[in-house]
Amino acid sequence: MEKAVRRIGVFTSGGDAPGMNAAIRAVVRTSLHMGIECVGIRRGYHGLINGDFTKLTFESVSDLSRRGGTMLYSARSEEFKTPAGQERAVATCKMLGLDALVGIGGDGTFSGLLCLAKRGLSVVGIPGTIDNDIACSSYTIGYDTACNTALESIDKLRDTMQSHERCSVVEVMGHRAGHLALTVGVACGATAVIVPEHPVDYEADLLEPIRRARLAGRTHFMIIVAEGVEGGAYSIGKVIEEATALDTRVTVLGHIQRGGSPSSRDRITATYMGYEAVRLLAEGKTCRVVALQGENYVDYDITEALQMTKSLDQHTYEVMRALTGVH
Ligand SMILES: Nc1ncnc2c1ncn2[C@@H]1O[C@H](COP(=O)(O)OP(=O)(O)OP(=O)(O)O)[C@@H](O)[C@H]1O
Ligand SMILES: O=P(O)(O)OC[C@H]1O[C@](O)(CO)[C@@H](O)[C@@H]1O
Ligand SMILES: [Mg+2]
Repeated sequence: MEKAVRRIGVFTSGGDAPGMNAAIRAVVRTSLHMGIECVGIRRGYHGLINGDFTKLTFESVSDLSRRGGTMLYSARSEEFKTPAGQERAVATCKMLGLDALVGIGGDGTFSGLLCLAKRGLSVVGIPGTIDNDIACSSYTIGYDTACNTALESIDKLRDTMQSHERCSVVEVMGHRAGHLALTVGVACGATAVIVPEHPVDYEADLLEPIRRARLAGRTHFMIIVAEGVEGGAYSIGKVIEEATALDTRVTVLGHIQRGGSPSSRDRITATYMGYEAVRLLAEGKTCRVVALQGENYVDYDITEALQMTKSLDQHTYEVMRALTGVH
């Protein structure tokens, strides 16, 4: 017989991402619709360890979908990685009478959920990270908004780079992955895009595209670098200045990419994923990650999901090479 879920705890963890609030709202409203109570755990695993919670009602999540950040706050907790920290987290769940947990975050958050599943809790993860680096899902909440935010800033940079005939080197986030950099690079019409997944050949991937653009009449250049590239944007900027004598400026976009009102894609994906997470728990499932595959919402076992690897989208990479003239 299925174990009935009566009270779910929901939390956000790791780097925040636009759309996390919409996911919280969906978890709360779906739970209530199914006759399940919902408790918000604040500050991720840190809050779970310390019993930092807030009761969530239908009204408390009103007007939330359009808001950036996360109403439950987010945190990274070293203590939770220890057995003692995990025991305290389980004790909090018992004290609050939580049958199940929904964790919204990235791969680290899912590793944490797996530890709790092994300690007997029912858990489901929702991929929320601007990095889009969750292997089992073609999309993670926050990615689209982060791409748009980066693009908006890059468009502004272009204006001043054009006026001063400069070379702009822009570093975008992504942790160790280049998904964000590649998409942004293609969308902004970059002169070159440098990602950690491919070892950089300075001549072929960076300097030749700049020279070719100059020969074609261009006087300003836009180079997109993923933060995971060794040395980051500053080392790339140095290479360009030394080899070309172009007046070069480096901009690290940083945390601005994590903020802002979520795009329609992020609100909708977050809402469906929140709904799916509660549906899975209500059906008695546990240790699952909600994922998007094409147009379909599916779910994976967390252990399996964490073992999967995600490479850069090869087609997008080929398109980028074609458009920047790299052979
Ligand atoms: N191997 C692990 N075992 C137990 N808990 C973990 C593990 N890895 C991470 N966590 C917990 O999950 C939290 C969030 O992980 P992390 O900082 O890697 O962010 P994330 O969820 O991957 O999100 P993002 O990468 O988008 O910032 C950590 O602070 C820690 O408390
Ligand atoms: O907010 P923090 O702790 O500086 O973390 C930054 C990291 O988090 C992310 O924004 C999301 O994982 C990464 O792109 C970046 O490397
Ligand atoms: Mg991560």
